[in-house]
Amino acid sequence: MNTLKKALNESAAMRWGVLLLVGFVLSVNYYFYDAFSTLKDLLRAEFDFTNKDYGLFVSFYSVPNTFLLMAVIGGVILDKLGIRRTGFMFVFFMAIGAVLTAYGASDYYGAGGIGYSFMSSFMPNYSPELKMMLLGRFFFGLGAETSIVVISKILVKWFKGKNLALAFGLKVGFGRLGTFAALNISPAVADKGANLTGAIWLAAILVCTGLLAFIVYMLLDAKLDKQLEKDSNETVTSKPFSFRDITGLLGNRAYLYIALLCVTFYSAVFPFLAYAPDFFADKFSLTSVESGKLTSLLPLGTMFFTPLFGWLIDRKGKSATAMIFGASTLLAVHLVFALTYFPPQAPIILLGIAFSLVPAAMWPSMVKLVDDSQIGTAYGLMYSIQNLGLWGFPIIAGSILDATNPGNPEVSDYTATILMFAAVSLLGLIFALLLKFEDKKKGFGVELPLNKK
Ligand SMILES: C[C@H](NC(=O)[C@@H](N)CCCCN)C(=O)O
Repeated sequence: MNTLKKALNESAAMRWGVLLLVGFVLSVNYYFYDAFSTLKDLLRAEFDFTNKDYGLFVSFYSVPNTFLLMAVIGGVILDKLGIRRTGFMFVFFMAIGAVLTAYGASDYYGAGGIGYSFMSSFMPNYSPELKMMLLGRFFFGLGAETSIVVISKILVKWFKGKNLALAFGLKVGFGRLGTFAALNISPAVADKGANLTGAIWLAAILVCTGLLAFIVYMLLDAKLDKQLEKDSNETVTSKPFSFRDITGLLGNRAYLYIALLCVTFYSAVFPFLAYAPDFFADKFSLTSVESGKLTSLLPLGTMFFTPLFGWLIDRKGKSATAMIFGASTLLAVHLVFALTYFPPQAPIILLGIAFSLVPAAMWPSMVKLVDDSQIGTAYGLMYSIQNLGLWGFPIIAGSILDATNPGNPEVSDYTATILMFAAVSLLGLIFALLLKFEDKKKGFGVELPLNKK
């Protein structure tokens, strides 16, 4: 390295500038993911979406990542091809998927535009609009998950040893900002259905601007590699991919426990959130606007709590303890929701703390468990495992809800459904405890401050 000239990642301004750029890419990703939850009723009115159609649309995000293992393949590709090529490819998939989804909902397509007659020619139980939107959601999910893996690797590249957990916390905060914006902007733009396609196109256009932001990042990444006087393969392993990379990760018990905590914890949060507005409305007799506002307190709180906890973990460590605390809080909150009529505001704030503690501690801890050259594969595998839960648990929750509320009444009893989420949280707590014991036994240093690695 040229010793007279500071490398770009040595400059704090550059590092935070990079975080802003990739944080924007993540915000638009989460915006598009969540933009449809407030449009559910309008999709039914405009395109005859049944609840099952809507559920299918939501879970199609996880199909490529779970059944085609795209997140893990994306992670492997990332470790082999590097950040720029892999990132561009997957953010591009994300943009294509978003545009295809919006196209499927457009008037032009509905009036027999390109692809309409083909989409009408098979599976007549599903509308051509739904099929085109599913195709879009598939590509969006395929690109979105791997692009989060790429962003994680970018943060490791720029921030390792320099406030990495704070950077990860802010990254998650950018994601939550996208969710919060989607919950508020999407219904306002849709204007009670008068401009439904406008709301979807806005979400798609935002994803396309995310692609532009990523291209700008690529220029900085190339410059950094040049300064480090290594070629573009700087962050790339030259070893050919072997399945042993995967089995090796799964054979590392600490990695396995963190991946199992990831799938159980997130399965008790994201799928719960898909039902939360309806649950609050039914249990506490709230209007849909009130229950929507109550639910959106969660991303709002986590936007601030996650970076704060990240900052603390950089300095004080205690990541495994933080994960245990977060998982126990999640369990307590679900038990309170299921078994009591305690006013929901306080538990939802506690849920915000749990939903900040675990992500703030879990994602950066990976640098303690695996080598940098395997970080993409490690995150990708974890995301594929996690997506199995994100795909399955909304369906399980809906089935329990149907079984315990025969006749589909207007007001549903959610007790059994929320107890199921409590049981999943309990599993998460067990894996968090196992992680701490394993770390103590093997001395990975998960409990040590990240800034001291
Ligand atoms: C960082 C973490 N993200 C994930 O776990 C993603 N695999 C799933 C995102 C699905 C909703 N956009 C998080 O958000 O805490």
